[in-house]
Amino acid sequence: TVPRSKGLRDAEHQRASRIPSQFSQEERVAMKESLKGAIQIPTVSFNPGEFNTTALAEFGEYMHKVFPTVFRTSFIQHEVVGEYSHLFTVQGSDPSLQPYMLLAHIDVVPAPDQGWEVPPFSGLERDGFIYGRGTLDNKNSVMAILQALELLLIRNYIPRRSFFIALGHDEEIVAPGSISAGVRGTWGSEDLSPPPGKGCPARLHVDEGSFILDGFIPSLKKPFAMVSVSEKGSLDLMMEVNMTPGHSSAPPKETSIGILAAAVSRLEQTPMPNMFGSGPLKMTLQQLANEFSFPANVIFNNLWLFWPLVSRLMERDDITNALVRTTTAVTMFNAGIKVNVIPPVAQATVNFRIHPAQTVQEVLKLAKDIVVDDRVQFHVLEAFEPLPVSPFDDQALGYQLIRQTIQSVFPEINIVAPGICIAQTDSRHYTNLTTGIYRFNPLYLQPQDFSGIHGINERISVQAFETQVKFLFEFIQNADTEQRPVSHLHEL
Ligand SMILES: CCCCCCCCCCCCCCCCCC(=O)N[C@@H](Cc1ccccc1)C(=O)O
Ligand SMILES: [Zn+2]
Ligand SMILES: [Zn+2]
Repeated sequence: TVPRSKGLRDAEHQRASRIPSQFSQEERVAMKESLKGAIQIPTVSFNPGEFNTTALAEFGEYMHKVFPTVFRTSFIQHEVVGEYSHLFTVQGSDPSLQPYMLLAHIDVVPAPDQGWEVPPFSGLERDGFIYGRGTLDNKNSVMAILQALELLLIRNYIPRRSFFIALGHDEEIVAPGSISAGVRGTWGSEDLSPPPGKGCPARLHVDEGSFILDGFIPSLKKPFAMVSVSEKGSLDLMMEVNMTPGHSSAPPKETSIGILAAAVSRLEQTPMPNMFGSGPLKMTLQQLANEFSFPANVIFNNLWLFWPLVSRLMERDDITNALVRTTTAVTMFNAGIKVNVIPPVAQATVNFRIHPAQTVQEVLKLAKDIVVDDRVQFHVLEAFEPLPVSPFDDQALGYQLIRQTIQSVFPEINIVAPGICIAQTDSRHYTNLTTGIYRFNPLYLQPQDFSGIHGINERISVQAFETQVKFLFEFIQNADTEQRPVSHLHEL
């Protein structure tokens, strides 16, 4: 293993050339205006192949306009991938250091006006917040990454460790992730292993997928940083019932709609098993145990005894329930052709988010055992297994770099814990590139903010965005450590 002192010797080098993350008032105004401009470009992706291509093309031009130094720096290569994704290769001065990758996505989910305090693509600032679709998911990261790099370059920064910035345009649709295909293109092979001379497999990813969580657990008064070292799997299951159409004046006992509605109701009324204790959650809670007030601290320090109580308590809230089980969400129901015609077909789509202790096949079998109706056909539209748990021990450079940067940018946060992302991220397309995949957005998230993600009144505070830029400004410099991969099984 790499002697720990190596990192310390390396720190001398870092201190000598460190660029302080202090920004002028003019730079701070410019960065928030750049984010507003990004929000005003409606880069909506609807379904596979259905994008606002005009907006995506405009966004590409917009990046050139607001980050000119990034685009004219000789050691930065920019490639457009899949027409609207962007891959930046920032060549470091020390090619022996394994590169890393920063991921974010340009596309956003649709945002109908109703319910929004301001129009969702206005980027208006109110009471210190910038409102708009994409302010949390995920244009804040797109702009913060490029903004941090722009500010570093203006200050004559030259990285030692190479890194990639992969900005996808189709994260919000069920797609193979064009940008990951682009990374394959850059490295010239399906398995993402680079051809000779193209550098090493990326050591780590930092993607969306978790935050500094504030107020998600009632008895935990202090916010804590959860770095997602895994993410749940998913199963998009379309259930279908076909029947002979006919005149509705002489209907059968059950129509296709009635049969399918009953099947869907059984699924909703029969939650998947509580898997508390098998997965990263237990590690998260054990790290947090002493942050709870009495008697919660006793409970979380003795999960061997109190786990049944804790697992039941976590079921009460939708978000923490998503941590302890595979969730079932009936998200689409289509049926019927006319009010006086017996419907020939009824279709319902269920979105399962699979707990790491289960597999796609297990969930599919459980669903069939719950439905128990031969008239219901099952069609798997898309499925991803839960992702492997990335290393987070002392030698896991990626995790330690994130932890180190959190502690320097957020000194008030005294707990950094590994956890799991309850949603999917583009990083699921990179599992054969590295096992050092981490998901963390360096900003506070409270439960009410979560409802803005894919919901209404999505917003980010000006202060939070500035701090996100500061985090990336520090992270890129922290990543310039000499620490090399250690002989771990998980290292490629
Ligand atoms: C110990 C207590 C911990 C409390 C945990 C609180 C968790 C708070 C929620 C944090 C998760 C936020 C996730 C943000 C990233 C969402 C990314 C996204 O929207 N991904 C899409 C990808 C997708 C999947 C399928 C079709 C199209 C797109 C998603 O729906 O997951
Ligand atoms: Zn996202
Ligand atoms: Zn999203």
